[in-house]
Amino acid sequence: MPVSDHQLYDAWLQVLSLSELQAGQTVTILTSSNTHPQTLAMASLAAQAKGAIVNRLDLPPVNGEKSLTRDLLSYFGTTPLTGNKAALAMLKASDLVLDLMVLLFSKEQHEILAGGTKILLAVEPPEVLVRMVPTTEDRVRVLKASARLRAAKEMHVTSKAGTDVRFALGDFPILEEYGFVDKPGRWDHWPSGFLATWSNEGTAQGKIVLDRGDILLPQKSYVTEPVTLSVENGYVTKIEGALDAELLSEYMASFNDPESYAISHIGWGLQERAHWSVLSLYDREATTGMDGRAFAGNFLWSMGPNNEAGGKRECACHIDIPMRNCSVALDGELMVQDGKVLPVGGGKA
Ligand SMILES: O=c1ccc(O)c[nH]1
Repeated sequence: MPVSDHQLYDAWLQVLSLSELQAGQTVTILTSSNTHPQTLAMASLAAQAKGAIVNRLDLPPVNGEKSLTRDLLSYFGTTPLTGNKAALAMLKASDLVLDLMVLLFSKEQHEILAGGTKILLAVEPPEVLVRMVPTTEDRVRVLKASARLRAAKEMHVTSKAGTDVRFALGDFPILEEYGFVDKPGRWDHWPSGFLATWSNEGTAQGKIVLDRGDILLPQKSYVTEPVTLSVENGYVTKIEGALDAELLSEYMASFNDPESYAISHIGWGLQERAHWSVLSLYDREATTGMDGRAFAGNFLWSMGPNNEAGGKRECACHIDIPMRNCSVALDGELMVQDGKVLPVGGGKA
């Protein structure tokens, strides 16, 4: 249900303070036809209250005629910034970009970050933003887990449903999502509260079995019968199961791109204020499914682009799959056991 302007304004003030926005700095609010009016209005008011110079850059949507879904986090490659020198110049000249449009997985995003500009993505509904307004505790929790992941050479994920998959680690950076941008050149997503990395190219091996209730994004569905995905040399080579498997397979095949099946980011959820069940309570198009990506104890893995991590793969198809009841071990040390987050350093596999 809705939140008041005052609640959302306060949440924006908190996020901008955590993002260390200084008076006199330049903020550009990036919008498109999907931007929520209350989010835009309160972001602008809060940034002005912080004494920033506030601009708005509104860009027309793209890819609508190519994508089979309206989900904002499903179809990548070109963005409204592609070839748009004037818009890129404005964003690169800004200290902070509030992305209410979605630039994720785009080379333009990297170009903007490279110059020290911060980018904060915020496209979930206002009540979800307020429910998961970021805190310094979120950052502490994510950074503590991130230090452990950074040191790891292998991630081994298992589940009673039959998942048994290994990923070699070390070639890619850690994706630390705690919901605010406290350093120059940082990107983050509000709401979040999870971490990930990318497996070394070509190393993912094994089997991932989606059990009843595991989530497919952008499908925004809970699988009802097991889906078995074979993983060989860094790619999903087979998708077996009933209707869920067929729907996922046909959607991915529509991109006609073998790179869509590459394993992308892998990690786990740490956000106690995110809930697995939320997706069942919203219309499919009402959210991008961040509760699913962030709920504490999930194993979140994905297929598709890895340019986010400096990789070469910019494919358009992006699938995120948060799973319940998995055990995630780093070099034999359990981080998550049967879907429950262990204190870092808390359990031997
Ligand atoms: O915040 C996000 C959202 C989607 C994704 O794939 C990664 N991080």
